[in-house]
Amino acid sequence: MSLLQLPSQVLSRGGKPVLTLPALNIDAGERVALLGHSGVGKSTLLEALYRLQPKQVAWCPQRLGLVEPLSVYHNVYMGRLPRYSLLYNLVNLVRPWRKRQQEVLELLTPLGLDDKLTTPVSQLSGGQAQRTALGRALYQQRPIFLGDEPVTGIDPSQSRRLLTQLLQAHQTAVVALHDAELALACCDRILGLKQGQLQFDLASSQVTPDHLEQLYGQ
Ligand SMILES: Nc1ncnc2c1ncn2[C@@H]1O[C@H](COP(=O)(O)OP(=O)(O)OP(=O)(O)O)[C@@H](O)[C@H]1O
Repeated sequence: MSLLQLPSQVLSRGGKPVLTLPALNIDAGERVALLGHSGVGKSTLLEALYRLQPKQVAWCPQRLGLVEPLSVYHNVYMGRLPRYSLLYNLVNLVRPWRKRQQEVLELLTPLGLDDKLTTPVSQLSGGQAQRTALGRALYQQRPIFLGDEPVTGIDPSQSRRLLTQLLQAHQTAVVALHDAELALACCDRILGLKQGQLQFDLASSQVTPDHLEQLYGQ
């Protein structure tokens, strides 16, 4: 079943054409990786997919959008702001609800952030801030995960485990990745972008070293 249907089009950024794409369908249950050089348009494509179904998407952009003076707890809680009333959210800002704090704490434990619940994001390392943003996306409990380099900046020994956890927590996922090996290990479909075009759209099992060399070569 097709979940995200992007018609054939030219995607632009800042008024300039970036990517010329054929029609793209993302089916329910797929784990898709976007690969290609920096600046090729991976974020632009992710944003176009996000606009199709914003309410179904746990969105993890490259610029994390965390509120630095607020705690890790409050930043993760923000994933569910639209679910609760304004009053409930305001009370939570001053005196966090115990039930919500417990939920967030359970979610932070596998992310290695359980001791940072009350720490302001401004006092976190880059990798810890990245994992806070992943926690916020997971807390949304939405069926589609769209992540822009969601594990970049995270210790390589943890990045594969965290990406796997993210993919398992969502029915369908599209992630922009810089690490082709990680993409092939964790995703079942790879979209290779080069010079403003979709160079290939293949099952991971069909991607060869030649495909990757052509994608990343000059
Ligand atoms: N706000 C903007 N205004 C104008 N051009 C932009 C803007 N943001 C990005 N671009 C340009 O659009 C193109 C595609 O950018 P995009 O961020 O989608 O690439 P990307 O593949 O995600 O890059 P990276 O891997 O570095 O994150 C790039 O050439 C970039 O310079």
